[in-house]
Amino acid sequence: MASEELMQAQAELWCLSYGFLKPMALRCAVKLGIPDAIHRAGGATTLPGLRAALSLPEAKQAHLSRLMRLLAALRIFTEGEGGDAGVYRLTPVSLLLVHNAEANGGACLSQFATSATALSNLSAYLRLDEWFKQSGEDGGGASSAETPFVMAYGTDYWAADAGDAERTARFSELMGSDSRLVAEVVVRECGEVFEGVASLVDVGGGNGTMAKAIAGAFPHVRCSVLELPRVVERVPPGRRRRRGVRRRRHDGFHPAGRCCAPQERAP
Ligand SMILES: C[S@@+](CC[C@H](N)C(=O)[O-])C[C@H]1O[C@@H](n2cnc3c(N)ncnc32)[C@H](O)[C@@H]1O
Repeated sequence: MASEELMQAQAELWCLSYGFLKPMALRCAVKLGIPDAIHRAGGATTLPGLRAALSLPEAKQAHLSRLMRLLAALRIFTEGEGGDAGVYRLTPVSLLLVHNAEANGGACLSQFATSATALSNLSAYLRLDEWFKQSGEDGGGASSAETPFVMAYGTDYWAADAGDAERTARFSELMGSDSRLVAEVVVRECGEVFEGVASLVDVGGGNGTMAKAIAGAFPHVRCSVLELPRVVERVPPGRRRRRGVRRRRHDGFHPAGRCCAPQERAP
């Protein structure tokens, strides 16, 4: 390899190896409440302003500066735009992390970001190589090798929530927030998709946010949501049967769409 190519390859490898710092920085920003703090400050603030708003120790100022530089490089915030050196502003990405921001119609994806980057997810991915080597016949039989998550926790992603009502509720809520955001665009921009459609089933449709939005905007479409019983149970009864929306209890669903034996499998 020529020197230039060698150095380029080495730089790319470093970037890939430390790429995990990007979601970690995002998670840290959400956990510290940085998007909310900038929003409360009117959409723009300086490093000392941020440190004060977050009540961080002065000794952490230099570290906060590094974190903000990384987040600005990732376009989660901007810094110095319009000649305002040292001023951090929200971007469309970080606006999605603000609680109760009017611009997002109240949808906030901060819980989505922290859930996706949670240790429970990461520890399963860290075992991907082990999972590839597993034959599936040793240990607990074929199901033990179904996914790295099963290998790490002995149960699949959806069944892991089964005994934890709070986690189930949190997941439905965070997915619902994401769907609310998408539903607005679907309803506004994709009307022609629903022309001639008499009914639809949202498989794994969570708390029914998307189905409700579709049924509300296109009353000729009869919408059903197919979900796990524990998710359906958490939806207040009055909201289960809105006009045009039926919700079905369900014990299992084959990836191809056929009902299968009662067990919790990803749709
Ligand atoms: C990625 S989430 C999608 C959430 C949904 N689109 C929303 O707007 O909230 C996948 C959903 O599939 C559901 N699910 C998992 N296994 C299922 C099964 N066997 N039958 C029906 N739903 C299932 C989960 O409970 C979860 O809500």
